[in-house]
Amino acid sequence: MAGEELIPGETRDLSLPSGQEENIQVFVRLRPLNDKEIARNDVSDWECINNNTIIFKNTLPERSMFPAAYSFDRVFGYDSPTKKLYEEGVKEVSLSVVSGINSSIFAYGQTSSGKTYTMRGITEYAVSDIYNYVEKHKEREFVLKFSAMEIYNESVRDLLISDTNPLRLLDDPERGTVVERLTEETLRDKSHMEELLAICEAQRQIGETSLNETSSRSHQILRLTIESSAREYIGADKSTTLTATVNFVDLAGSERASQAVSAGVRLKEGSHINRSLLTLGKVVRKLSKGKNAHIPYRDSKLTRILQNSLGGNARTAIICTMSPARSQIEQSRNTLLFASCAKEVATNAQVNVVMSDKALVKQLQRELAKLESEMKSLGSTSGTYDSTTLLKEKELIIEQMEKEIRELTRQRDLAELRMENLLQSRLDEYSALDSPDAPNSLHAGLDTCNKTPKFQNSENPEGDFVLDDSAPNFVGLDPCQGWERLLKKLMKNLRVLARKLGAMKQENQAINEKTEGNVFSPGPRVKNGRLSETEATDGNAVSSPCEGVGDIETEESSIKWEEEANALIPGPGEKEGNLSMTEATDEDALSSIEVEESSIKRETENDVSLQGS
Ligand SMILES: Nc1ncnc2c1ncn2[C@@H]1O[C@H](COP(=O)(O)OP(=O)(O)OP(=O)(O)O)[C@@H](O)[C@H]1O
Repeated sequence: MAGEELIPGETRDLSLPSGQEENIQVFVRLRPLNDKEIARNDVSDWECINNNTIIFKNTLPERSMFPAAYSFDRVFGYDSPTKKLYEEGVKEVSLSVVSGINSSIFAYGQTSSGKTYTMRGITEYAVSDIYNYVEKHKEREFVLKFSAMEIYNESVRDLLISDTNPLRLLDDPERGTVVERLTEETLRDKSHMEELLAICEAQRQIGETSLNETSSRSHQILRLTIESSAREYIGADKSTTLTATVNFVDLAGSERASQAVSAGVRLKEGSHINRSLLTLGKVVRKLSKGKNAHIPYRDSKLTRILQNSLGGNARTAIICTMSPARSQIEQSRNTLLFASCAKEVATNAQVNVVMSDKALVKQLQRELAKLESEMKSLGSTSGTYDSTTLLKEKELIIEQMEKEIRELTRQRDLAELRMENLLQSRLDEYSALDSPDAPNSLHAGLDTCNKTPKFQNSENPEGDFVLDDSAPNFVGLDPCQGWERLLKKLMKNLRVLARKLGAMKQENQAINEKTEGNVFSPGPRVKNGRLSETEATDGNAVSSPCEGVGDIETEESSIKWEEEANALIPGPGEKEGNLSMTEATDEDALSSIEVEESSIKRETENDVSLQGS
């Protein structure tokens, strides 16, 4: 068989693109000028210049607004036989059906452009190749079923029986749109299929128009379903069946009523044909822009029945047939416009595997187990990740707070020192009042107290004075009062900070304990319950913080900080020197937090060492 190499082997079949997007393949076929066209001296305006491009040869100025060249998967000139179009074009898509992949071959084009002529040949070659494949694959059991319908004046008709009653369309949740009571013949052999094809041809609505003596007045859909199972496993637990359908769709031709000189029945047919082709064009146009928009499949029976072939679970090829005649230029351009949109449409073909009940149960059990284990591992991974990240963030804050406490402690010590010095100098001045040059000494002492600061931050007047040897500008206050207030504030900040630190360390311990349950091996990067500076900035250092020693030390260091902070601060109502200290209220705590934040910010901005002051 010529197509043998193109039909994938049994093993490869199952690994064919499952759920993979693929654009509709579009082919253009140009027929030769027909007798009528030649008789009226029509000229051929189109030419296939290579395998992919068709050009409009006429260079009349009024035609320049249209593109002169169009490219597709393949183009076939007037001298290309149908066999070539089949072999080099649609064969691969049509034979996907033997591998369990749905496929559809459409012929689209204006009336008399060669659709029926083309589809007849394509169907014949494909059926022949399918039977050859079946013959060569004795290890599988094949069941072929055939059905055929036409959509005539928007009614669906069974082409395998003489009953002309219209068939209803039903929506099946699994199979999509289903034609109710459509005959499905199980094929005995190839000749049986050929007989049925002949019946369809005889049943199809044909009418004579001025453009085509035997114009197809309906859309015809020939449907071949192929099921296959490996003989070895038939009846066994492992038994699975591949099942897919190939549609051969010969659309009715678009026509202009004036050109087709239509009247009466033909006019009515023409309007139905044009309307459903219009919907097909709309569906294809919308699909070509993406599947997010509403796709009006339900606006015609044709698009409803072929929904899967248009953007669904199928591989699709469209053959656009064209007359080369200048008189048909408008229709030919419309065909090429449709073809250009169609090539942008993607479908999503899958291998359709039907399992035996036993195999299905086993498969479902396997999938369930897999999902359960995935969920478990996902749960533990995300839990570990979240708590580790949280822990890392909190550790950084703790480090920052510890730094801030050290900073505040130094500021407090310095402020105390400066105040002691100030008080001492005042005592000295008072004791010097007895001396003969008392007034001068007093002035000198007061000058020292009120010395203008060398550095003053207007937004934060007390902010940086401790960093130099100047006196701060305590606006409206006696310097001693100013120092007293400042010391109070520093101590309050220290106390709030120490409390927050303790709370944060407790939270971290709780996270550690929670994480411990999820992590099997403690990460080596965590020391003493805290990430080291380099580790903390290492984005990859997400490891387990669960080390017993670290937990204890965290707790201990937290208690230590709290004790230290409390030692710095006199209790409620206690007096320390002349500073009256009270417990910080919630409001105080809030303002302290603000102070803390601005302090941290300040520290980042000015990395100033107190050692030098
Ligand atoms: N590639 C071709 N080579 C030779 N003859 C062709 C070719 N294509 C079509 N023809 C002839 O042109 C005529 C019209 O073709 P056909 O009936 O297939 O057109 P159609 O597109 O199906 O028209 P309609 O939409 O009206 O049914 C037929 O006589 C057919 O034999």
